[in-house]
Order: sequence, then C-alpha cells, then structure tokens
Amino acid sequence: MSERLSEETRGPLLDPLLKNGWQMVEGRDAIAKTFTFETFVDAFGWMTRVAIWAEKWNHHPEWRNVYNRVEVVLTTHDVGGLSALDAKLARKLDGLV
Ligand SMILES: C[C@H](O)[C@H](O)[C@H]1CNC2=NC(N)=NC(=O)C2=N1
Repeated sequence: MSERLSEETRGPLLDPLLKNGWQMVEGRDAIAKTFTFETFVDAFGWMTRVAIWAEKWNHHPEWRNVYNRVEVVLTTHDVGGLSALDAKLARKLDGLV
C-alpha cells in the first residue's frame, strides 16, 4: 500500500477522484480538493471525523481550514508521491461529507 503509484497503475485509482472534484497539484505528485460546509463548526466536525480515520490508517492529510472551507492535499511523504493510501483516504473524505 505504501509504494508510489506508477504511471501504469494510477489511472483506475485516480480517475474516479479526478471526476469527483479532486485535482492534481501543480509541481507535486499530490491531489487536492476544497470542501465547503454550511458553518465553521460543520467544517471542524468533519475534520474531527477525518482525523479519526487518518489516525486509524496512519495516513494524514495536509489541510488548511478557513471558516467553512477545508483545503485538503493528499500525498504520501514516505514515498515522495501518491500511493494507494492517498486514493483510499480521498474516497473516505468524499464519503464523510
Ligand atoms: C511515522 C509515521 O508512521 C509516518 O510519518 C506516517 C504518518 N502519516 C503519514 N501521512 C502521509 N500523508 N504520508 C506519510 O508518509 C505518512 N507517514
């Protein structure tokens, strides 16, 4: 799970995410998405639920919260790029909205 995704294998994992609001990050092997909520408390509550999964899977987002928005970047630091863990966590984030 912690190998960097190859050009050959990344398509099936990333394509569904790129169709669901995720974007490749310019200059990094990473994906990003901004989540917008009704209120700051809704945003923070979502972050709290995400944090539980991130700890469970030992895979953590790079994220920034401003009021009701959470800007998320996913990449796997240990392998210097995207791994299957990033796709897995991205699916979880989308599912927790
Ligand atoms: C020591 C600890 O297990 C590692 O630093 C984990 C923690 N969370 C992580 N999160 C992410 N996004 N990438 C990693 O490589 C990573 N490594």
